[in-house]
Amino acid sequence: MTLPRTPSFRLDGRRALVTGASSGIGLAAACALAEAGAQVTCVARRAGALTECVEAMRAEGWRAEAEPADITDLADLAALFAAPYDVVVNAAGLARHGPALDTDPDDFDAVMSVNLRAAYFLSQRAARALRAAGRSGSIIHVSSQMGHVGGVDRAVYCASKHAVEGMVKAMAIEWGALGIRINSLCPTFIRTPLTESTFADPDKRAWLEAKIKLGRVGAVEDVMGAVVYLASDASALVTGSAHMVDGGWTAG
Ligand SMILES: NC(=O)C1=CN([C@@H]2O[C@H](COP(=O)(O)OP(=O)(O)OC[C@H]3O[C@@H](n4cnc5c(N)ncnc54)[C@H](OP(=O)(O)O)[C@@H]3O)[C@@H](O)[C@H]2O)C=CC1
Ligand SMILES: O=C(CO)[C@@H](O)[C@H](O)[C@@H](O)C(=O)O
Repeated sequence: MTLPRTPSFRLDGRRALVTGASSGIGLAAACALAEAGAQVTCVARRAGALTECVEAMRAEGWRAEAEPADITDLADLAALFAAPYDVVVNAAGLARHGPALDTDPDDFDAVMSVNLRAAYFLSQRAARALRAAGRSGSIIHVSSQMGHVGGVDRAVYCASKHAVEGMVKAMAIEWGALGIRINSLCPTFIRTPLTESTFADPDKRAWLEAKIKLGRVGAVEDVMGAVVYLASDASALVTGSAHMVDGGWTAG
């Protein structure tokens, strides 16, 4: 009798690219992939911060390199995807919060430019490079639970993340035949520089702690297992899906 074996969660021999790798969730994603055996290209705009992260990763014995780039710049995207990546994690993102009645168009454009437009064309360039090489691959967008529910003072951010969710589904349908998987990962509130001001406000802190059914806010380590799963053969039949790492927030 031949028993089934769990497909491998290892990523040895795979090339991965992670955006937003100089901070928070992107850095954790880069570490998770490197720890699982991938060679990781780390992308963010600030070269100094990025280099510091890559040096710390190398000190662990992991394979990583820094590639400073602005993902809103199509020329930078073309250079990044001159060669294909087996795994792409897009964790670059930003937020501008405030009442929808007062949203400044410049804030709207800034958020959409990184969270949606760059995510769209990064996916396109990643998939084109894979198709040209005749290779399969896995693209993972760090979206948010706010891609599934609304949040007070977060209309622009929620709009950008809901759009990412739609984009992932549509691209998954088109690219399945190419063997290119694309999924989203949707965290709840995780302690990073992005959420510092939210956590510092006692009212907001009480609001989000009440909404997270598991009773605590997230740490970057909470997303690392899901990143490795979505990147690896363990999720070979998974595409067009949203993976909630939200402590039960969106369950009701
Ligand atoms: N923290 C949280 O609670 C949650 C976060 N998310 C999402 O996760 C993602 C990461 O968030 P988090 O780690 O908290 O945020 P951080 O602010 O800690 O990190 C953001 C990263 O994105 C990079 N970045 C921003 N703009 C660009 C750009 N134009 N080109 C390249 N890199 C860029 C930044 O580096 P640099 O400035 O050097 O470019 C930095 O590395 C975001 O998409 C966010 O919406 C989702 C749910 C929860
Ligand atoms: O997506 C998030 C939580 O689900 C976070 O990024 C927050 O929206 C963050 O931008 C904040 O509100 O502080």
